[in-house]
Amino acid sequence: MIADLSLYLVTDAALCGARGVVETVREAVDGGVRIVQLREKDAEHSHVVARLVELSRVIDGRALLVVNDRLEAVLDARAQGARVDGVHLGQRDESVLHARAVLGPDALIGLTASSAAHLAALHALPEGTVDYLGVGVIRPTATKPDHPPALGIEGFRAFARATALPCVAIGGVGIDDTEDLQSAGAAGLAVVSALCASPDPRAAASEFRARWRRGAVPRVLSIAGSDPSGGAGIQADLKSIAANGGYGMAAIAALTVQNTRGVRDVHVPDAAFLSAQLEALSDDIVIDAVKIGMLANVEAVRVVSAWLDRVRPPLVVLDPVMVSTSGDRLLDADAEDALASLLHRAHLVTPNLAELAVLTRREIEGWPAALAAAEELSTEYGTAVLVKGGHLPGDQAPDAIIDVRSGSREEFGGGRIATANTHGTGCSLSSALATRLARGEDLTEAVRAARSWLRESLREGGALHVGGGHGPVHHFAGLWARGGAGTRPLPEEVAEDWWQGIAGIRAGIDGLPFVRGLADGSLSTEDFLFYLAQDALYLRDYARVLAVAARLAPTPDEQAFWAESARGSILGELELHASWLTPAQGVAAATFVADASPTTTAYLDHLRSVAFGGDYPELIAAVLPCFWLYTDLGKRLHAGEFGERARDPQHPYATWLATYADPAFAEATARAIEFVTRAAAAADDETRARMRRAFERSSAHEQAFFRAPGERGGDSVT
Ligand SMILES: Nc1ncnc2c1ncn2[C@@H]1O[C@H](COP(=O)(O)OP(=O)(O)O)[C@@H](O)[C@H]1O
Ligand SMILES: Cc1ncc(COP(=O)(O)O)c(N)n1
Ligand SMILES: [Mg+2]
Repeated sequence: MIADLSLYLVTDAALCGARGVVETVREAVDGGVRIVQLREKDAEHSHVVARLVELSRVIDGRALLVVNDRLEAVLDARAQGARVDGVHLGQRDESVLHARAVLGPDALIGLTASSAAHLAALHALPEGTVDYLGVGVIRPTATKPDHPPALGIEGFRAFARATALPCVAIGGVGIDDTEDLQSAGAAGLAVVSALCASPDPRAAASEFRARWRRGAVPRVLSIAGSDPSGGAGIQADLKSIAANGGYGMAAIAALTVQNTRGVRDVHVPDAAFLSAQLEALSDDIVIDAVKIGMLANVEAVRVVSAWLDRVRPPLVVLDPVMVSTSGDRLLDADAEDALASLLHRAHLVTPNLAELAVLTRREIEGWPAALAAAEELSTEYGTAVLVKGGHLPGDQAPDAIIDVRSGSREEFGGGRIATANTHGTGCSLSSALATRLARGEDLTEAVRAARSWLRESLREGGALHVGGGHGPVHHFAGLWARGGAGTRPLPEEVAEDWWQGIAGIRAGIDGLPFVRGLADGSLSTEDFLFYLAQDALYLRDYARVLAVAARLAPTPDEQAFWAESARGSILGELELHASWLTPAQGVAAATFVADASPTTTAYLDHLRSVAFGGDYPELIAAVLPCFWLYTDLGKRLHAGEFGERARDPQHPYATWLATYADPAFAEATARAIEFVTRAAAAADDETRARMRRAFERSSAHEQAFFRAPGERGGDSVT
């Protein structure tokens, strides 16, 4: 078996202090350490054996365990039932040939190496004697006082180039060396004091692991069925993994005869053949995440279950595929219980409503019932559940994450996209999630990003013209739109640089008395009504500017979006204004009677000048801050960032605050950002610069607009 060496902990009892080695290892493995080396240079044999037994118990298969030098201890610990994967030997320790002879071909054997002479000696050994090299030291370090001269990053690079064996960098390695060592060819980082001496080994390990993941392309394996029409199953998985930034692999559990209209037949190869595929992969390739889809029958479930138990990939996403979108059975009825037994081995399960009903053995009527069932499933199996609302009746297609262990319960709202191209949505979503989680995104981030990608792919599926039934989604819609078949890099410019560029403005808005007063409810009615009256005047003309964007839009999709937003601004928003601007509020004020303040006028002048003098890309950049800043503020108010009071239903401005946090508005904002991003990607440098200026000016006007109620028509930005 190939070892995942990406984060390698070498223990040092003295550095672990009162917490002890065992507890330190437990926490470090929780945080993402993938291999542990017990290093007890001077301890008694019996002590080392006892430690290995304890460590094997706390690691519980989640990471590999080797011991420094003590070959006999491996044998004795194994005799006591411990899982010890092998030994790490120094140049002066027992010979690697002897270790291989004693431990057999499956053991993991590592060797410390630092010089050309060490490399030359390796060439004399039969292939398969040594599995990996610990190469160092990288920098001078106190944990190994007798170390050879430091190699530095360049010395490591030269060393790694000269051997085909995986090389772990060891000795004085810090987290900031991650990218340099990755590019120098390191298979992983070995750390001693950074974890053992840390007050919080879990957090320290998870930082190391996240940093490593960010710089590496995750290797994602789909174990699923084949869909020859390419929209679902492994074909969808491979596209989805690629579209989300991973390297895709596929072990085929079943073959379907299928097109967009339905499944005509299923052929399930011998389970031993599936097992052989899995073994071939784990013998050679480090697998960063596994996505499981159609397994077809009990035998396939058993093979996968046994393989997972042995290999213990760091991330398993289980899509409990039972019935296809076309209504055909993809799992034998007698395999449903077997599949449920796999749930224990999954980090995330992604059932649709029907699958959730089978797994929890209950009827599910409506979304609240689905959430309750997901809660039950999460409790029963100790796994996170993503419950999918794709099959709900009505115009909404929400999903929700429920994880009782962490207490997280998060809903992702979104309107149903009017399309017949829903074949393979579940397959695509689960693969995208496996990939994004393997890249180091947290669950919320991963779901948000995967959904936004899937929704874009759903919208564009029709353009592929594949089949007459439920067609596929367009997995590469975003990528192609942003640069033709991936020939240009995805520009993160808008979401990253532009947003970062207005950080000062955003912080300024957060500190304004109006925003603070709105959050804690202390804002005077007078100030609020002043704001509202100006906002109404603003929205009336903002809607006209959005209508110009609709007129200039290059695609029907964008045209419809801006027209819809224009309609929303003049209708939906004003409805709310009207409900506030009534005599019941103590102030008789009709919606449009106020005079526009200089601030309002200045903002509108800016928008109008872009609408009538600029072009489409510049215009949509100018209208974006009004979407984005409100959504962002709404999200943070709702999350309690400005105090708990903002979440109180008794808050005097509660109905107003609710509109800020409306998921439909957040969705519209995401699309607006996407359109601006697309336009920026396609634009030449001069246009892009104009877009950014327009965006920044609108953001400054937003700040002035929030400031104005406190200053009553005071200063403005021009
Ligand atoms: N018409 C649609 N519009 C928007 N999202 C959809 C639509 N159909 C499915 N989805 C989304 O696709 C994903 C797959 O969900 P679902 O269809 O419920 O599962 P499955 O494909 O496994 O049957 C979910 O994120 C769901 O919200
Ligand atoms: C081989 C195979 N696997 C899975 C699905 C489920 O498709 P969906 O993602 O639409 O639920 C399918 N239709 N075919
Ligand atoms: Mg579906």
